[in-house]
Amino acid sequence: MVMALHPHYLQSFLETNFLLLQSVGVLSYQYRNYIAIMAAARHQCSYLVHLMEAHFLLHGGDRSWLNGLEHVPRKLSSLSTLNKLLAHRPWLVTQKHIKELIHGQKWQLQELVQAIVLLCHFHSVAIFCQGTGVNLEIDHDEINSFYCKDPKLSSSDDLNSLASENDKSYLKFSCVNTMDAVPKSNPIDVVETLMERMKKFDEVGSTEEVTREEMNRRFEKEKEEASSQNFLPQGVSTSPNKTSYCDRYVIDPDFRYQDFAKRDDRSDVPTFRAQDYNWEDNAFYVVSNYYNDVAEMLDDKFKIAYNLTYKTLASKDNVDTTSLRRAIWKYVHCVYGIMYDDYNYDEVNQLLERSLKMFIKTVSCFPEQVERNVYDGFWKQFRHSEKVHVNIMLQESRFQVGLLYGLRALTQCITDS
Ligand SMILES: CC(C)C[C@H](N)C(=O)O
Repeated sequence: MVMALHPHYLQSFLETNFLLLQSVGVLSYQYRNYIAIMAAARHQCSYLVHLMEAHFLLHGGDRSWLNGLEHVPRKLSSLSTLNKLLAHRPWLVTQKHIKELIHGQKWQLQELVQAIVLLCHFHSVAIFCQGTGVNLEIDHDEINSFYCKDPKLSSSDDLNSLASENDKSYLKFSCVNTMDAVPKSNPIDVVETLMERMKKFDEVGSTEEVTREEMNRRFEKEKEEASSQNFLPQGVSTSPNKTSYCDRYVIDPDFRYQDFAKRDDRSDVPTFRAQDYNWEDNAFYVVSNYYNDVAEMLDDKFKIAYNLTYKTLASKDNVDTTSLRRAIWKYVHCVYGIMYDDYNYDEVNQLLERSLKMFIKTVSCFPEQVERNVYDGFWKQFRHSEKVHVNIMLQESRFQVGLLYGLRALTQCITDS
């Protein structure tokens, strides 16, 4: 229902999800569902974990596996390290991890590509759920999300009537319904300022001559800022999580994201340069070779998410938001250390206000810690559908990050052997 605020994207998402879980592929349905559980558990997304547990049982999965990793075949639990790294510190994935799986537990390349895609897909879906506050309250049959639970919105009766309509209700649940009204504007018009900056940036940005060193410096500046101590909203911390039900599906539950710019392993891992390995020219072909139909599907979904626009900005119409949306997408790659040589990171600096950057950082790096205050803390003048739109971009951009690191390691493993 939450994603249905953007029906065009929802359709592509559902088709991909179906393909990954119930259609083409060499892994059994039980394996696929269990991999999904393992991935969602890394981000403590109990909504998704329980949903996928139900799927697992529906597909004839062995109930004892739901007691945790010790109860599943070694082959499956051997994915745990890859799961942990891809979820939190994907830059640490190397060909060594891939080789261990191939030689130790006899994973075939085709199976591994499918497993990597599934892990990254479910990490990113968990990010969306946590970022929009989709959660499960067992004794509640209402929809639960930040969007649907906004105390400022109209009575929950409206919501229930939408929820209980026929199967196609999501298509009518467009971003212009009454619950998606534009909040009253502020005395200081943040939206006007943003529009001016976008305009100015579009004019100056395209003609500005910048040296390679200066471009690198701007990337480093953004990366460093994102890792400064006070760059997380109040209440969000980098210390270990509380123990949770999900722990049974993961190893080393305290393992988390570590600021890329400050990480212990800094000297060993150079900046990931997108010109050397990117989705369009590299990862896409790995997926096409080993997991055929899925590559096109993922590519379409990335494009839909990247290009999605209604040409609106809060209460304004007919606005070209390309630069703003591009900055959001690139910022996620930036906090994960992926640099685009031809991108001017000053755009990020100019267009993403601090609270939005903090939201992006929290959702894409510490999704399990997103609380209502983090969601409410940015873009107060914008519609809920625009905040959900941001979450779709975070989900897809983060998905790409995982695929890039995971499939680059796999590619190195193939070329080296
Ligand atoms: C994320 C939002 C700023 C997107 C904007 N409402 C658009 O339609 O392009």
